[in-house]
Amino acid sequence: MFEMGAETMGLPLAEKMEFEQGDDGQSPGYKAAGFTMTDEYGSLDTIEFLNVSKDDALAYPSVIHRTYPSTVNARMNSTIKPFVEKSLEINYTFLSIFEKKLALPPGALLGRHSIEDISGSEARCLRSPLNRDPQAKDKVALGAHTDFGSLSFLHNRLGGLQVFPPGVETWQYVRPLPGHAVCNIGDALTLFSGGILRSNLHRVVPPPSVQAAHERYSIVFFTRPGNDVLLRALADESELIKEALEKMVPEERKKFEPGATARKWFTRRNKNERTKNRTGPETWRASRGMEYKPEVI
Ligand SMILES: O=C(O)CCC(=O)C(=O)O
Ligand SMILES: [Fe+2]
Repeated sequence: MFEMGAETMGLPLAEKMEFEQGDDGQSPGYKAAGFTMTDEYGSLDTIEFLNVSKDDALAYPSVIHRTYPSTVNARMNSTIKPFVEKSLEINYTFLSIFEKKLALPPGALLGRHSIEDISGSEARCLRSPLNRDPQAKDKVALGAHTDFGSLSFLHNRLGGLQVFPPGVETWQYVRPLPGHAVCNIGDALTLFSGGILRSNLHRVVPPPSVQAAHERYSIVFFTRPGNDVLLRALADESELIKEALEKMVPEERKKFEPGATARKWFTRRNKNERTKNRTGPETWRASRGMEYKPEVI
């Protein structure tokens, strides 16, 4: 996957731009550096990435959402499809454990992430450019966000990922460990679990210290619910989730009934992060998820 990423990012920009995501909130495809905002002031990101939809990878050579660069097609069957299948298998294991821990009936989460359902699930390769400008070391490369879906499975080799866990006052680096992956909970699982599972705020900054001399690549798989799945707390399927909601003040509880399908939630977030769609601070605010903390950004 890292080889595929390096080859794809190494293509001329004009060629990558033929596969650009577009400004209407669609996720599959290429996102050039600067095409999303990192804060409400409209600061630009410095990361480029390519998303390959799980539906396109599994159906290849049939096209479900869109087509991809030749470097992706060349590895679709040998590398990307097995990566998607393995990532799904691992994330399904997590989901079945969460079903038990949340006192949900078997299938309550798994059934909402069926492999057959058309969804926003996708593999992503990201590249941060090498930047020797000393000013660049403080520049946010990918703005603070919570992931949109249920589970993200992230492979990093250099530092730069930072998290803002509850109970701390500053961003914390996540040190990459050989043979390990980072697993993030996203908004959909926060919603399904009535807030028992929390989607963590994270961002990417340039690699720290001597690591800044290297180009940073990362690979992620995002497991997201089927497009038509309604995002809501599953209080009618679990006493535990029902109790969690009952403890909330009405304003907080309302956040767990956003009245959006998975597709609507992701489209809103993607679309309002795009630089071209900015009308003012309200655009970026409209892109926010379940852990929106304006004071830390
Ligand atoms: O590159 C990373 O370490 C994190 C990327 C990320 O958070 C994302 O793509 O959602
Ligand atoms: Fe993320």
